[in-house]
Amino acid sequence: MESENEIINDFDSTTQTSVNTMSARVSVVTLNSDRKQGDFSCVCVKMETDEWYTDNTAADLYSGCAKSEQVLWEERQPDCNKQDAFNVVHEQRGCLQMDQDYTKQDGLTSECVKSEQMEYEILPQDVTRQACVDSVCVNKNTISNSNAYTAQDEQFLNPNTDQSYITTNDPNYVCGIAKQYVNTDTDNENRTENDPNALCDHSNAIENQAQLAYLNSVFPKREEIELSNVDQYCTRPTVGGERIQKERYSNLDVHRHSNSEKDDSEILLERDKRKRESCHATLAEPNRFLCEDSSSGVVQPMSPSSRDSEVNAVTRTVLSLKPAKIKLNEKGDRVKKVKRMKKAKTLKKDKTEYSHQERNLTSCMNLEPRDNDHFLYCGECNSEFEGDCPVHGPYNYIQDKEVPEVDPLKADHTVPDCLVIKTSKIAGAGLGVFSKEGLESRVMFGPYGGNIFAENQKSGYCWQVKEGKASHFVDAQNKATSNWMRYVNCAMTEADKNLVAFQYKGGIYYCTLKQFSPGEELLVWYGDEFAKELGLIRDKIVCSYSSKNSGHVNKHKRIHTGLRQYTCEVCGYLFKRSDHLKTHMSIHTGERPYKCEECDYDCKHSHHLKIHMRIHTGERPYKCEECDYACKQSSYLKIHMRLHTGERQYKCGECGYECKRSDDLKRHMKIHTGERQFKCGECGYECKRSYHLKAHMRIHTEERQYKCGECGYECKHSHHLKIHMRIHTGERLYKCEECDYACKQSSSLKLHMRIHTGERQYKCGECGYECKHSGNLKIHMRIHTGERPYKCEECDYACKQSSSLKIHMRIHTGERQYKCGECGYECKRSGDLKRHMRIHTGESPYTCKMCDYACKESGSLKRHMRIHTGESPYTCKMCDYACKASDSLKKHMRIHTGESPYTCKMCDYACKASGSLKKHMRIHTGEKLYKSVLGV
Ligand SMILES: C[S@@+](CC[C@H](N)C(=O)[O-])C[C@H]1O[C@@H](n2cnc3c(N)ncnc32)[C@H](O)[C@@H]1O
Repeated sequence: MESENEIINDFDSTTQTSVNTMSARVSVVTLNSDRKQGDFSCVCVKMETDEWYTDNTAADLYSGCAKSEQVLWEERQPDCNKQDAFNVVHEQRGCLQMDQDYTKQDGLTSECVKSEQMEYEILPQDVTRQACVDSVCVNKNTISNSNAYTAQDEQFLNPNTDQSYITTNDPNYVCGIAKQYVNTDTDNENRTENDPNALCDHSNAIENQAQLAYLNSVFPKREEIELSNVDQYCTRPTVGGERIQKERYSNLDVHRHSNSEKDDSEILLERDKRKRESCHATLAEPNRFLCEDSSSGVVQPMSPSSRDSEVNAVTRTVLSLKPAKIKLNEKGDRVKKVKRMKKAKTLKKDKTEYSHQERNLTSCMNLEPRDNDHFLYCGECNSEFEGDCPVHGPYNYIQDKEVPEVDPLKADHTVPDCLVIKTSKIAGAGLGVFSKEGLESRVMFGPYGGNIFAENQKSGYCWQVKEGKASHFVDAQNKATSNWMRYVNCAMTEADKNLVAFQYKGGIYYCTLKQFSPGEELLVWYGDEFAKELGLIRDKIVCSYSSKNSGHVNKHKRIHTGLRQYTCEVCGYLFKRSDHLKTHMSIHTGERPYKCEECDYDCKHSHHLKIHMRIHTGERPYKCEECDYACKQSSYLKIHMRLHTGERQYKCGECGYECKRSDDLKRHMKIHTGERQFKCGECGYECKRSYHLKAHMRIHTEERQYKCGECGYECKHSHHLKIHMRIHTGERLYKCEECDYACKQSSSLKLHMRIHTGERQYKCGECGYECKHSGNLKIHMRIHTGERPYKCEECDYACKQSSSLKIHMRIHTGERQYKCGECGYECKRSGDLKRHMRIHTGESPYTCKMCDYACKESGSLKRHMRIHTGESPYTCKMCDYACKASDSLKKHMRIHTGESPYTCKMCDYACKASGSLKKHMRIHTGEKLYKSVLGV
């Protein structure tokens, strides 16, 4: 529970700090004669804090303050047109009208806060009121005339940097004077609220008359505003002894009086916006920027009428103010310092907003000082003219697109039809502005829209506007209060800019310096300082590069500047060097300008040719220090070194796969993505690797580029040649761990392994046939289809397998390539020779498990096994005969055909069986095989 002594409220620190830093010095400006200052309720509130406000919050506070002038006018002339009234005030008083929401001021206490207690009473009030209460209106003249500042204030009175606008907290009366400084006082504890001298003490403080003189010289006097007694109304001194910086105006409604020199120097700035249409819709001549006599003040980004209509407009969001956590003792005195505020809450940012915070910018966009802000600058002549450029004539002015009064994306929506906002071609620059269909030279845009601040907002969207020695800042960070010009990026060098920025009558304008082609990005120069921060200009680098050729030096310089001025028109890629762009273009044109004179090789990059040439020269300049490895490219050596280090630096995030080469990982990732990016234009073939497609394309070309130097073997794929070469080298890399089998191809070993596993993965759907090789199943299927694709060109022979045809062909060639080294036996098949060799070795590898039978051929064992099974698979279709061997059936069939293929060469004898002929031959030879036991 809160005690009486503790007022601890949750406080929005953003606003809290603002509130706290708003000095409690209040003054009232007499705006009509029937009121005296004494009647006005001036409020001076002090809230202690140990933290200074942030720039924004100060601005917000101000924006929340001081509608009073308008309110007052309405009070006095309830029927009158508010805007007119406001204008009159402005014109007459030359006051600065701050942005304000008077609806929020309703009910604001008009009483001065005269005690700490009262101060605390105010705290919980409507937060908007709070803001108003805390705002201050101080007349500069008052300061100068009344010595209203203490000595310690001097340091805060630098008009170049610390201008502030102060608005009255009085709900009824407001008069802010431009370019004012407010001091806050740390020593407020000694003052009593009711002590009218308190402020006077405080006011006595400006001792540095030189400073004041300077102030006076910078800021015009406003004699008509009588504020000499202002201090007496300010019952509370200010806080903190710190300066207050406030947003002065929120748009570029810069209106100048030209009838006197004095007026000319005045800038009436309006902070406005509730009824604002669009400042860009208010130009007198929308499509043509008029450049007339400066004295007539023609360039008015906002016409008086529109300005009038804006008087009551509020476009800013007033941040809510909550009371600070303040501890009091029984007497109500503060006993503790307010805790440090939490970090300021900021409005939620548009996620698409380009983040400049990361850059930690400290500079802003900045122009060289101009001679005369009323003169119009011509980018072509680099001179200012009082009117149109006498050489190049008038500018063509293109105004912003009209947008609704309240539009959170006003900046995006104001872009004229001839332009478009999209991603910049400058890497990392975020969005940019591009011409849609081209633009003429001397087209003028502007003014740069945004909120106006006394200080650089360091937002990356801030232009500095200079007025003599003083300046203010137009910040376009907020899209709701800026225009499209916020998206225009900085050129890479000043020479590359195609827009010139210049200041005219307090506004920043951009003007095209050349004709734009469609799709060209608008680029302005932000000034050297900011460009340096963006890394576009670098401090001098000590570099020893030298060359007599200035072109080479210029090329080299880009290494330091990072400048990429060569743009690929096809894809927008930027290059530092024209030759790099040229090389890059071959991607789009498909051109391969670098050709090998030794072979057909061509490529897109000269260095690829250089590497390629090492194939011909045999040069392997990159050598491993650990082993004998040498290679043609440094990258190979790098990869090779991983063999020694064991390093597998590339890891797959999906499955833990690790590899030594990025390419491998890239390839691997396609497993996960399923991507097959390489497609054959001839057939539908798709694959994951370019070289697979390349190899595939040879199907269509029939090209067999790989040739064996030993025999005439040709093939389409290098790895086939590699495998083939093992025939010549006898190399059998792949070895079975179960038996002695070794082979030349990994796939053969894979198949072999099925012998051990027994796996027969290929099955015939027609007959249940199973086999270990897909090729065998394919051949088998021809039994069912009757297909005999291999045909002999010499005779009618056709067969199911290419190997059968090969063997068959030996009938025609008479070739018997397999020869027995023991007996001269020759045959056409390796299998026959193998079988034959068993005669010499006596080997009978096929043994019967039922009896002792052993034989040399598997077929013999198969036949033998039928003795045990009783199986007679060969059956005669003419009679019931059945037998165990195909030969027997063949012989039997001759009974039915009458065929007698065995004929005697000595007589006409012919028979059906070779045995019969053999017997018959003995008649002619006289051979008697069987002798009588009697010896006859
Ligand atoms: C006025 S804004 C320009 C619009 C900005 N590109 C956007 O997307 O909102 C200026 C900011 O854009 C970026 N920028 C502009 N020109 C650039 C350049 N040439 N190189 C890198 N960044 C650049 C910087 O972050 C700079 O602070």
